[in-house]
Amino acid sequence: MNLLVLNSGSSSIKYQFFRWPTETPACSGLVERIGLDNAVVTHKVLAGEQETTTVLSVELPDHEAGLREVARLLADPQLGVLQDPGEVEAVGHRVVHGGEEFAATVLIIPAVKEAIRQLFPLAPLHNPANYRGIEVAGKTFPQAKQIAVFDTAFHQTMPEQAYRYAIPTELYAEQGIRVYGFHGTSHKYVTEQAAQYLGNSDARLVSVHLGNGCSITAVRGGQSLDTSMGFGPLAGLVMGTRSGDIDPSVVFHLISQLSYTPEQVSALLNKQSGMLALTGLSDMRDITAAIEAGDANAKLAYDLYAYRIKKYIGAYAAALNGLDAIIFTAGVGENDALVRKLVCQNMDYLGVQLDEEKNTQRVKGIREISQENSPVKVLIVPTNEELEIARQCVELLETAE
Ligand SMILES: Nc1ncnc2c1ncn2[C@@H]1O[C@H](COP(=O)(O)OP(=O)(O)O)[C@@H](O)[C@H]1O
Ligand SMILES: CC(=O)OP(=O)(O)O
Ligand SMILES: [Mg+2]
Repeated sequence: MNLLVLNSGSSSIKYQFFRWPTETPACSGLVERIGLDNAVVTHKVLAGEQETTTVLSVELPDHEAGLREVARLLADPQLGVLQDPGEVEAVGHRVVHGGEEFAATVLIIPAVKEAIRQLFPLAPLHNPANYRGIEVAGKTFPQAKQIAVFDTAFHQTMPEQAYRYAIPTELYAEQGIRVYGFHGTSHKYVTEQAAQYLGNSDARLVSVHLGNGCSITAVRGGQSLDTSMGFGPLAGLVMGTRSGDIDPSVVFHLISQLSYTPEQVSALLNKQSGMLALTGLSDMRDITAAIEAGDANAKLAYDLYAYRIKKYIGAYAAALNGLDAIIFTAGVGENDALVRKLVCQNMDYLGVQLDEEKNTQRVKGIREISQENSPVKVLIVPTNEELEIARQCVELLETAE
């Protein structure tokens, strides 16, 4: 089966094209820095053992433009893998918010699209891009089945004490106001990889996903037990442009004393906060460069970012009654040695002993960056949301047959 997977994150689009059952994609790519001055597209094609990588710099003001560029590249006579768009049989979409309605992967029918649209206000940086992705794919590959894989699905195993808010019950029962949690596809994939690597399916794991959006999840026995994002993907850790945890009193103050509208508060906390607010930059590579240039704000921002992660690790170690491993993943988690060092330092009370040298080595695949005898292992596990989405799409199509 020819299967295309589209993963729209808040700052990027990742895509993989599979000739299933081969799990190594025939073509894959990454569109980064969408909406910043120049987007970068890294497009890879695998022919036999030979991989060709093309890097393009294109102006891409938004996700829709990015998705059109991906569709163009896939069918490009020189750089593409499709003779004809009709070859794509299924398109798997990452959809960030599935709300109360979706606890599992589903075939996209008009009612599913509408439900995804209804959730725009709760995931304003994601569901609109996911929806556009479904529209662009529908037009480009009209004969393909379209499937939605939700970030929220993996967290459906959380116990009620973790997913309920202490607010009147009818707001939960009638309005679905509860913790949903996000990045579920990534947390599922990396914790499965880690459990396999450790040879312990019951390991107490804390998965730290640091991309443009960031979240942290406590996992044991393949089940999500608690997670830092909540009703929408705004709570918890400090992110590229999102504040993470903030006292709701700040929201009342902004509205009642400073005349913000609710839309302005949403834009402030989702798009103008986080690392961007503290440094003027949202891409961690740019912020690292600013630290190297002696920028004190950039240093403070890194400290604040890492301190928040450290606090959550402490909380989840308590929730899990101890830790077997901490997993770093996604763009920042996999690549940024300074963040990992700041998070792991002064955690010997928990049994976390980072090996500073291993931490800075660049090696592909899963790697262990803790000291040999560290009671808690620290792992870098590259995430692969696209492969996990592909597997779930194939499972759905096979059971539907
Ligand atoms: N080599 C690197 N060093 C530090 N940060 C990196 C590196 N590569 C990517 N990143 C950071 O990863 C983030 C994007 O991660 P990603 O998981 O692709 O995000 P998303 O899916 O949320 O769009 C950006 O902040 C980027 O700066
Ligand atoms: C849910 C979320 O924040 O996703 P991303 O990190 O891909 O933006
Ligand atoms: Mg992402």
